[in-house]
Amino acid sequence: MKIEVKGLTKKYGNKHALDNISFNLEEPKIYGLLGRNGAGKTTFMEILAGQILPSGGEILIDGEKPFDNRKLTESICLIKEGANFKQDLTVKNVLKIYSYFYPNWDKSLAEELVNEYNLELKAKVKSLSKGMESSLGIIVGLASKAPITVFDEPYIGLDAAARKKFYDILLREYEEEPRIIIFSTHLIDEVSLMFEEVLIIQDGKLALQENADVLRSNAVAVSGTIDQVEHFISDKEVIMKKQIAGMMTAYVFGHMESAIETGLQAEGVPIQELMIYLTERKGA
Ligand SMILES: Nc1ncnc2c1ncn2[C@@H]1O[C@H](COP(=O)(O)OP(=O)(O)OP(=O)(O)O)[C@@H](O)[C@H]1O
Repeated sequence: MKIEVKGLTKKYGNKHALDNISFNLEEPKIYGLLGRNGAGKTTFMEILAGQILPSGGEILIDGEKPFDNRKLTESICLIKEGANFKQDLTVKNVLKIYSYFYPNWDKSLAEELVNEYNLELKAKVKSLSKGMESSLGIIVGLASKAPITVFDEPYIGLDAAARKKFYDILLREYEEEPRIIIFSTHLIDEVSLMFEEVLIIQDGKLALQENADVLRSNAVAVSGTIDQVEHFISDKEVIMKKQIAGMMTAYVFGHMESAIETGLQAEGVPIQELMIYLTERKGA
């Protein structure tokens, strides 16, 4: 499916939650949607999922607007941070309702995940712990097999092992059946390696849209004596630098080859460092 975002604007009173943003998502990929608190990510995802209307501009999905468009919304699954399900429903009923709604629903995957996350089918949503409720969201998101699946911080209360399970199954399912997956998170260090393309929203505007490999190859971690490194980085944008025992390591925008030519030790910058820097820099 193709997502076209054209001059999208959402105002709450005088505040622009989204301010005239435009971009396209055309390929099945795992997209990382990043940005500081209040940047406008959730607002974008809610408009995409047809849950709210923009104040201006539009999102077109295969040429159609998602709001009030049942045919389209059954191709989109948005799992939010919480409050995804009615509190009085049982786990079994939640799964049943979504299985009717999503035409590609994968019943056996839902069953596998219910076992993996030890969910009791008869339990009511209101009796679940925060982490269990998040796992139910993850199950619905994955089993929906919606061509556009959107996760907005879907794992509140989930421990590290349960999150890892989610990432592993998400990747496995994505490899079997590529689709557009949009993932918004503040736990960048945990998931950045999954991202194929990164979008950064800042103050309602699109600050960056870039292939994750290109981002990676445009930054280099250099190490050497303080003088050597300071000299190398003097004309570059520095992401981070640290000194230990007369040696310095710096992360900068630049290419590996030029660092190696100057005799410095050079390697890739961990992508999470890069993204944390980019989201913070744009917010500065
Ligand atoms: N229903 C609403 N009424 C008023 N203002 C709102 C509403 N929803 C969002 N906003 C405002 O719009 C801006 C963008 O909010 P949004 O929730 O989209 O940000 P976000 O990037 O998802 O943030 P976070 O990472 O903290 O979840 C914020 O300033 C927020 O206060």
